[in-house]
Amino acid sequence: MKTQTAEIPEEFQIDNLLNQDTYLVNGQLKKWSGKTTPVYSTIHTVNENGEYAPTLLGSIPYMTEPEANEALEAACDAFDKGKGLWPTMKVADRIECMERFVRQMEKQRDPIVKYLMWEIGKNLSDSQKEFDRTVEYIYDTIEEYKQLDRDCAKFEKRDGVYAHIRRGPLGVVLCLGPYNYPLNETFALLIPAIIMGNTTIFKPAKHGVLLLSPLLEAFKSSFPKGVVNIVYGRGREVAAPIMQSGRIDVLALIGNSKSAVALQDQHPYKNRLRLVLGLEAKNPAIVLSDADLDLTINECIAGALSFNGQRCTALKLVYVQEKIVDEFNRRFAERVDALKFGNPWEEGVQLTPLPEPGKPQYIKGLIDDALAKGASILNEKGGEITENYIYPAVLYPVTKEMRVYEEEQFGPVIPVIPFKNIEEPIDDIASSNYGQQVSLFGKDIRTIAPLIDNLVNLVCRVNLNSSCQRGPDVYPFTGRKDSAVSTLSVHDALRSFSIRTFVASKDTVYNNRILEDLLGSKASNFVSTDYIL
Ligand SMILES: O=C[C@H](O)COP(=O)(O)O
Repeated sequence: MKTQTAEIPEEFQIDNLLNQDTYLVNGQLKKWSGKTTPVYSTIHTVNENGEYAPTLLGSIPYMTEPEANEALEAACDAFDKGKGLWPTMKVADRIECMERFVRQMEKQRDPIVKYLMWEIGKNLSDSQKEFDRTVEYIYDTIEEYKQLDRDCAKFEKRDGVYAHIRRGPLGVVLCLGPYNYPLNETFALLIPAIIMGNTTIFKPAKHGVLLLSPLLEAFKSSFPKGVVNIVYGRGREVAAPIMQSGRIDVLALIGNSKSAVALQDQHPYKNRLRLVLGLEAKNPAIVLSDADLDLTINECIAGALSFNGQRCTALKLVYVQEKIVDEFNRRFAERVDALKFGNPWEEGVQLTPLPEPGKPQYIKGLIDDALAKGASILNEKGGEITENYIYPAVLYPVTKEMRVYEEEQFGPVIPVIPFKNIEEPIDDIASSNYGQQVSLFGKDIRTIAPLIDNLVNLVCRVNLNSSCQRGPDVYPFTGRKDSAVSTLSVHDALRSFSIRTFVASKDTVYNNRILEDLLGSKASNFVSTDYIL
């Protein structure tokens, strides 16, 4: 097996087609005999006609409404109006199920890392990081959940009323993950939803779907039936009927707002729907004239171009103070041209093929629009296009009339905007539709400190002399305006997927006995005083 440029090393070859011929519903791996959808890699290899073409990796079931309804029924039955086995299970037992799952998952590192590379073109070290980070996320979630449980054996009393606080599940969760982190971000939704006692229907992203196949058995054998149900297919054929049923309590999605709005609109009782959404962002870097340019350029390269800029946290606008903009541009453009493009498993590769067909042409459209409106491409290789890639272009000067100023490019193009006064980028951030993060580069505390005070009121994370990012996963991950609803992190996600309820009781002998008994037996959801009154 070889690509246009080289033989593929043995350990990274895909030997056989991975046809996902079973699907997980109601605790069973059911045989799929219907229509299937082929799954292609963006990486081109020689096909049977001797031509280089996207590599066929395997297939997934082409599901439609009947299978969507089957999964929905299974999830609703498992929740069983709050009295199902899973939502009422003891904390220690839920933890045991999750530990069983993660231990099995750890054994699947090699095939999952390999499929991350083939399916979405993520380079080897980032694919390994995605896997390891996910495993760590699950262990951290288990610890956080134990901590909530440890806080439980307490009562709070006010005005003669005891409050016996619980954190309970919300019900049935529809969970949709993104293609750029098909494992880590999907699990950042799924794992907290499950451990809090919800039941789930999960639809993997279109790219990054086969890599979940090695985990189906682990899901099946770790959780009671109906807790995890997996559907494949197009949103309008599987997710829409699920939403239209009105039986979904939580929509958990990391992706674009168009899909999020369309799905919410399908739900007949929107007010009942809890949302956990990670959406678009247009995170800017602000480079002040006293910034350390070596450090700033390193961070801006990583921030704008890790995984080819296909990250919601990527730097998507770079504001540079006029005094230093020429020097910044020259050095930045040189560095971008020095980045290595290649297949994900090749040593030192930073830029890799893009998984979305049509993405290079979309990025080219943004570049052409900017050029027509007065910008130039600063780097020599910028905008060079092949079937599955477009070399990153540094565009300057970018203005508000250009599409690349407004649209979330989610790919390799970096718009640079000069500014004189700091009010200019601040005004832009304040009037943007997004509000996830900002990177601020500079040294003078007299300028920086008031800017931070301002920026924390416009976005949710200010990165001081460093690029924007989500991790470490124990930190809150959220956004203002159209960037997010609810917060994800090891700590916050457990709250996002649960609700505080409580038993209130007055001080009588029999009430106290009942409460003592509830606490002693720890019968169901734990009692926690963490958010008391
Ligand atoms: O696509 C958005 C991701 O949450 C980015 O995560 P990251 O900053 O860890 O790459």
